[in-house]
Amino acid sequence: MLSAPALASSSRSGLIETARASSLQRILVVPGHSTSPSPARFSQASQTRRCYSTQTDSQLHPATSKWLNEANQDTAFAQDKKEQLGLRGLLPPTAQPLSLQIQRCLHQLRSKQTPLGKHIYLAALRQTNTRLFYAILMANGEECLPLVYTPVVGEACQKFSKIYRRPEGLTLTIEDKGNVAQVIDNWPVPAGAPRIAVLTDGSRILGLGDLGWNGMGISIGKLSLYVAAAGIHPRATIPICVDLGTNNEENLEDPLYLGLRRKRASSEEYREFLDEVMEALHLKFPNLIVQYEDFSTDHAFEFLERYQNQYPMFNDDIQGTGSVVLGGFVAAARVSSKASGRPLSDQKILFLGAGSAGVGVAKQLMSFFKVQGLSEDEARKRIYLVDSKGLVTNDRGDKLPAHKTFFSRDDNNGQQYKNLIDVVEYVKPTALIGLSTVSGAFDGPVLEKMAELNKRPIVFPLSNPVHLSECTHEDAIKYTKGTAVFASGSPFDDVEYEGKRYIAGQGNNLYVFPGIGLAAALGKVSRVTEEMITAASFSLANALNDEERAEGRIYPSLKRVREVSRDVAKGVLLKANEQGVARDNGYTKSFTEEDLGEWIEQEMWVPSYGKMEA
Ligand SMILES: NC(=O)C1=CN([C@@H]2O[C@H](COP(=O)(O)OP(=O)(O)OC[C@H]3O[C@@H](n4cnc5c(N)ncnc54)[C@H](O)[C@@H]3O)[C@@H](O)[C@H]2O)C=CC1
Ligand SMILES: CC(=O)C(=O)O
Ligand SMILES: [Mg+2]
Repeated sequence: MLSAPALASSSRSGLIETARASSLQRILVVPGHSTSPSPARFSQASQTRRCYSTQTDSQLHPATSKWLNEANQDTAFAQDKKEQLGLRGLLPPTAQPLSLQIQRCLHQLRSKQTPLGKHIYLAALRQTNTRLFYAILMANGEECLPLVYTPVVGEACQKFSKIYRRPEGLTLTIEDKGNVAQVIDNWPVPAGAPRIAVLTDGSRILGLGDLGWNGMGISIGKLSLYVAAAGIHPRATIPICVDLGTNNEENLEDPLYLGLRRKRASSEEYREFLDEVMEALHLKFPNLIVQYEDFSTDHAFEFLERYQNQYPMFNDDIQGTGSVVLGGFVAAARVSSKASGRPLSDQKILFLGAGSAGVGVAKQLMSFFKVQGLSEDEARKRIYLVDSKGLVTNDRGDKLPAHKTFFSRDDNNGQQYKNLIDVVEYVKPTALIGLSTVSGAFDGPVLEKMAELNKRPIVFPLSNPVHLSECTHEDAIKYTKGTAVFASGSPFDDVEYEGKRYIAGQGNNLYVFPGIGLAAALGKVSRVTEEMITAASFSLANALNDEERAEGRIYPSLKRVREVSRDVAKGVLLKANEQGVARDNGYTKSFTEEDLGEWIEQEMWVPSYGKMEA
């Protein structure tokens, strides 16, 4: 086990932490978010249902400085606190509030030359001063989210072993099989505290393929969003990477690679191992919500089916993406159908990509048609899948994997369509959704054809990171002459076209997974049901306000992501309660629906140093 000095960073705050670790541990009471007390009517509920447990320094783990990062204030320590902690002389004489620290950090951040350099800077900040990191992320989301999350987290994962500095997550390797519970015991919090885990096996990180243990970066990135966007307390999060080896030769040959140096375990061994992981996690942390992230499609569906009725878990790529796209599609279809004068139920959706994300979204979009009064079969027929072999049909001549068969076509009269442009001409879709990882697949002819077929074509190139997007925002606007209703997986800049400004929507599960997880944690749900995922979609669709609609947005501004997460959480929590899966549903008995939103907001952690900020 690493000793405190071994964990020390060369940064100033790291030195201070190490030098003063024992005195901080003795003296500091780790601040919770309770600095602004809840109104009386919420206080009892808040005491009993927080997403995290309030701890004191006596519970700080000696082997990691993690929780000290939460206590750190760097230059904001007041004089009396400095005296108390023996920090006088070690910190500058002038104490400054969080707001000025943010300014200083932004100055430093902006001086970094590359996006990866900025990512490393922000990660170091998270590791040394948690509250400052989240304060920056929340106050400057549009600038910082792409650095912490997609697209830059993609490059950070590819180079994760090279840029690694400090432990931030829990690694469970196949070599721990039989002893997983003991390894989980090393996680430095008492039982019951963590509420949300993001668990990856590193096998399909964004569209970048098998990155092995380097996938840990995505678990950390997603959980940073849980904190920033939904106010989950940092300590209530566990980033997890299950390391089964990797088939990525580049990693295996890289002397700096930090994961297991072996090929991936067999599916059978994997299944047994993951059964043990899920059981051990659940025993140790009975209320833990586990978000499965970036599993390759072959395992993604299998494990969702295996665990979703047994544990509170969901798969972000299948369900989170399905939910966010349905939410945005509702708004996009209104624009497109209004322009065409055709009913919403006439929408016809063509997917490029039939993996976990494509099929997950296709399944979720069935609800869009069912709400319009279509039967299950009629809804299914409105959806077409294209994979690397062309339009997915029953008589294509290859054996389809189970996840594709539901949408496989039987109305193609023996005709097979291989190229996207041919499929577009045959299907005449109103919407084109890309989850294929094929950069530029929505090329000029495809986009022009979509514009020819539709007054307002829906164009969603959703593959991540940005360089794998099926088209750019600029191309979508240019080739459709400004008519495309557009959303992409990773952020794109606004575009000026013929004197008009177009805003790119971000169709990314970041709008829903934080709210789904928050609701699941607050309700201590026994399961995350499909209906809860659908409730998240409709809450997201309803969260779009008139001003945003007038600006041409189909997703709310990222500036309002906390409000959106609150609304999503509210919808999900109400559904969980209605379905009887919320084990803690006292609030709905005593609160009105409006109160519930207010209460959720009260439960959301806000980074603050407390007294000094008041
Ligand atoms: N925007 C968002 O919130 C999300 C985006 N994604 C993105 O979706 C992408 C796909 O993820 P998965 O479904 O898990 O991957 P996957 O690898 O399982 O699926 C890719 C699909 O694209 C198809 N494909 C590959 N090359 C093709 C070609 N040349 N022409 C037509 N189809 C082709 C494959 O046959 C497969 O069906 C990734 O880039 C991922 O980052 C995933 C989850 C959320
Ligand atoms: C956004 C996301 O979850 C993905 O690209 O995999
Ligand atoms: Mg993902």
